[in-house]
Amino acid sequence: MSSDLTQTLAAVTDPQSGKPLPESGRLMGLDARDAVATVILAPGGPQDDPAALKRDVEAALSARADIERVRVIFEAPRGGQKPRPDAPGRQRAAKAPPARLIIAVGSGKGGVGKSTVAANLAAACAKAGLATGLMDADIYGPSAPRLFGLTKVPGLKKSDAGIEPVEAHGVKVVSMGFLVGERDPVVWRGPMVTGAVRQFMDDVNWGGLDVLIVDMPPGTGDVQLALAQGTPITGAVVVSTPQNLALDDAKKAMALFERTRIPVLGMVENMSYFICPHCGEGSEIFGRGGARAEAEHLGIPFLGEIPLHPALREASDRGELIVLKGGPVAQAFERAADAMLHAAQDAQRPAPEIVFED
Ligand SMILES: Nc1ncnc2c1ncn2[C@@H]1O[C@H](COP(=O)(O)OP(=O)(O)OP(=O)(O)O)[C@@H](O)[C@H]1O
Repeated sequence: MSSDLTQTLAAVTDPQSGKPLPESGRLMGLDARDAVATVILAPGGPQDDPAALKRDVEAALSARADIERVRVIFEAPRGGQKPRPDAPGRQRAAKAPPARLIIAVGSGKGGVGKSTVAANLAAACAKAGLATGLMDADIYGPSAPRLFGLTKVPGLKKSDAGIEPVEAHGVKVVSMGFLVGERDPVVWRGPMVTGAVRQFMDDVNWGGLDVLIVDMPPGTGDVQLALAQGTPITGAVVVSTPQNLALDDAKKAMALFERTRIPVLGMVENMSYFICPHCGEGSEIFGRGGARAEAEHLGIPFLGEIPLHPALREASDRGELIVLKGGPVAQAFERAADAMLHAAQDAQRPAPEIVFED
C-alpha cells in the first residue's frame, strides 16, 4: 500500500527543490489506515510554499478511491521546538521536559495487556526509588483510573504550577479518564487528540520526574505523532502476546514508532505462560518464546516475559498493582522494568566520538 501511495505522490512537485515529492527527501512518513492517509513532511527552506504543497498532497491522495481523508503534518524545524501559540499577553518560558526518561508503552492491538504492563512498569520504577509518572494517553479507552484504584477521582485540579496529577501507589497519574468516565463515548478528532496529549505533556505539574511512562492507545498514529512533536521521547516499549497474529501487529506498532522517530527500546511479552494459581506450576499454553524469537529476528532487545496469572487480573480489577505485592508475577515485572530502564539509559547515551590519530 505505501509504495503505491508513494507513486501517487510522485505527481506532486516539492516547491522547495522542484523535484517530485518522493525524491525530494522531505517525505518522512506515509501511511494509510481505515481510508485515512497520513503524510509527514520535513520542513522546507525559504523557497518553500507549505500551503501549496499541502493542497497538492491532499488533492493527489484524495483522488484515490481508497482514501477518504488526508492528514498532512509538517515537522517542526530542526534546532528547536516549534513555538506554540500562547494566550495573548502571556509569556511562556521554554519548558524543561517533564522527565529525564520518557518511555512510551504501546501495542499493535488492544487486549494484549498493554495498560496493565504500563501501570506495573511505572509502579516498579517508583518501588525502585525513582520519581515516576504515568500519562494515560490511551484517550480512546483510558484504563489508568481503574488500574490505580482512582475511579472516584472527580476531575483534575489546576494550581499556579499547572494541572495537578493524582498520586497513587507512589506514581503521579494523569488520565483522560479523570475528565470523562471510562465508559463514556468520546469522539476524538485528530486536532483534539494532539491538543489533549500536548496538554498532558506540557501543562501538567509533573515536578521533574526521573521516569514518565506514557500508556499509548493501540494502532492509530495520532498520539505517536502528537508525542513526537516537541517532546524528546527516550523510546518505546512494545507489548505483545506470544501468538503470531499479535506479533504481526506488534511489528506494525514498531514501524509506526520508528516512522515518528521514536526509537524502539524493546519488547515485553505478556501472558507468556500460564501460572496455575493452585499448584504454582507454569504451562506454556501459547507456545513460549515467540516474542523473544521475533525480537531477536528484528534486532531489538527482549525486555522480559510476564506470566498469565488470574491474580494479576484480580489485582487490576481491585485497583491494586501486583508488582507491589511480591511473588513470581511481581518479580517478572521488576526484571522487565530493570531491563527497560537500562535500555532507556543506553538510548540516551551519546554515541562515542571516534577520534583518528595522525
Ligand atoms: N499477564 C496477565 N495475566 C492475567 N490477566 C491479564 C494479564 N495481562 C492483562 N490481563 C488482563 O487482561 C485484560 C486486558 O488488559 P489491559 O486492559 O491492560 O489490555 P490493553 O492491551 O491495555 O487493552 P485495551 O487497549 O483494550 O485497554 C484485563 O482484564 C487485564 O487484567
